[in-house]
Order: sequence, then structure tokens, then C-alpha cells
Amino acid sequence: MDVKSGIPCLDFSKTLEEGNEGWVNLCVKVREACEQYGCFHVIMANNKLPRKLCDDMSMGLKDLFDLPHETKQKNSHPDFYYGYQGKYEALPLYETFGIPNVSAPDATQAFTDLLWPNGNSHFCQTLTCMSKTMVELEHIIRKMVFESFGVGKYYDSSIEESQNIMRVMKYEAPPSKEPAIGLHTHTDIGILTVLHQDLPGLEVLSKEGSWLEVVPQEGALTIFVGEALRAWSNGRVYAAKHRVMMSGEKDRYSYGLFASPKEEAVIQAPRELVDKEHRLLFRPFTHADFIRFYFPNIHDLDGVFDKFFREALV
Ligand SMILES: O=C(O)CCC(=O)C(=O)O
Ligand SMILES: [Fe+2]
Repeated sequence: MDVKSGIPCLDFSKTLEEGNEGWVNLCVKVREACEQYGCFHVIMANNKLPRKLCDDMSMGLKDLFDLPHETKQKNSHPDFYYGYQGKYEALPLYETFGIPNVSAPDATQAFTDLLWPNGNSHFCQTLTCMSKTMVELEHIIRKMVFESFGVGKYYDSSIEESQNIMRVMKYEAPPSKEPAIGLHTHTDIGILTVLHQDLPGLEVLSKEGSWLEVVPQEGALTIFVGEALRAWSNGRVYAAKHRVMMSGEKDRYSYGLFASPKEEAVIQAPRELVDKEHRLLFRPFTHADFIRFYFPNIHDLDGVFDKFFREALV
């Protein structure tokens, strides 16, 4: 496997046709990356992730985070995950907006209309286009994971029971020369995350216990396995802990598509993934159970899911 800067880098730039040799080879690589690292880069075809689209996103994000505080707060949501969160004591450099159900026809429009009452059609189109690219990639990766475990027949229902949240993030440069925490150590709660970052800072904890830099690659997106997929796969895939460490003088921007089960969806390992060598690890639970457990622990997520899973152990 081609491993760059500590995590695998998989080439998706050639035209992919389901079932052909290139597809089957990539399925194996995706599966290995999910099992061993829980995190990998995907090099995209130029026409899927044009440079201009990334540049337009960067410009749009700067304008978005530069809006007055009261305007930004219009995107607040009772659940941290879905809306605006300003800098707070535990994470003084971090700020984020959420666009729930980003694949719904009017989601990006509603988001930009809320923040720019006179409209911002260019950024709206940019967000729509980027989220579409990310959702498409997440679907391909999910299909590959399911197929390589021989459970492709569950793919359609898994997609139907999912929701797509887009989150955009800004991390301010640290006030002193010392590196500072941008985002605390956590694993992602959902199925898969597709991430774009403009500057270094993201780090992932390897299975061996060392922090690896996830250096942004030109023309690439980064995938993280989430806890819901780990549980559904009966522990076959690995949800890697990661964090953002800030240093230097530049603010850092990133954005991601977080594919999660719908709140009422039950996460239960399919019987094909349970056998003598792979005993059932977790009792079925709903994503809502998971979320109820997650939010009270939002400021200290390190090891939180392990605790949840210990309680859900069969
Ligand atoms: O900003 C980044 O690069 C990572 C963000 C992240 O891990 C998250 O929002 O879950
Ligand atoms: Fe994350």
C-alpha cells in the first residue's frame, strides 16, 4: 500500500467502474486501510475535485467566519454537532458551523440565506458542489467496504438510514509560538467522514500508539472511519483517534462531510460478520443512544466510545 506521511494514500483518479479489476483492487486497499489505520487519503480526479472549487471554498469560508458574531449565531443548534459553535474555554481556537441534511435540495440555500439575507449564490453553489463531491465519494468508499466484507447487499439500506452533515471549521493561529490544541482527541461518531484541510495540523493516533501527521495532499480528500461503522462491522474496522494541533501564524480552515446513521437507525452487526472467530461484540443500539451518551462528554471525548461500548458489550 502506498503510505505517505504515515497514512495510506489511495489513487481514485482513474475512471472507476464497479466490478472491474481496478475497482476490485481498490476495494482491497480501502478495506486494509480501514482495518489497519482507520484513516487514509484519496487522490481525486481533477474533474471531481477541481482546484477552483477548493479555492472558492477557501474564499467563501473566510467570508463566513468573518461575519459578525450575532450573525454567526443564527446557525446555532441545541445539539452542538448540527450548528454553530463559537470559541469556548476548552477550545479557544476552534469555531464551527453545521449544515444538517446537506444533500436535501434546499439545505445549502437555507444556510446561505440565513447568514446572508441578501443572498450569496456563489458560495451556495460552491457548497452544493463540494458537498455533492464528498457525498459521492463517501458512497463509493462505503460500497467498497461493504463489498470487500461480502455484505454489499446491505449497502442500499445503510444509505437510506443515513444522514449527511457538512461541517466547516476554523482554527485561529495560536497566540504564542507554543503549539496549542485546536481540537481535542476524539474519534468520529458516524459512519465515514470525508475531510478537506488547507493547512497541516491534523494528527492521527496509530494502532501502535504514535501520533502521525495527516498532511494535506494537493487534490486529495481524507477519510476517517467512524464509531458507528466500527460497531456495525463488529469491530472489523478501526476508528482512529485524531486531534488538531495548531502552530505557526496562519489560521487553519477545514471542512468535512460527516455521514452518520439517522438518529432512529439501529446499529447492529449483520450476521455474516459474526462467527466463531468474530464473536458478536456489541448489543444493538440506536444512534440516538450513542448521541445521548456523546454530547455530555463532548469536552472530553478521549476514550468515551470505549466506555459506551463496554456497556454495550454482549
Ligand atoms: O479540522 C480537521 O482537520 C479535523 C476535524 C475533525 O476531526 C472533526 O471535526 O471531527
Ligand atoms: Fe474528527
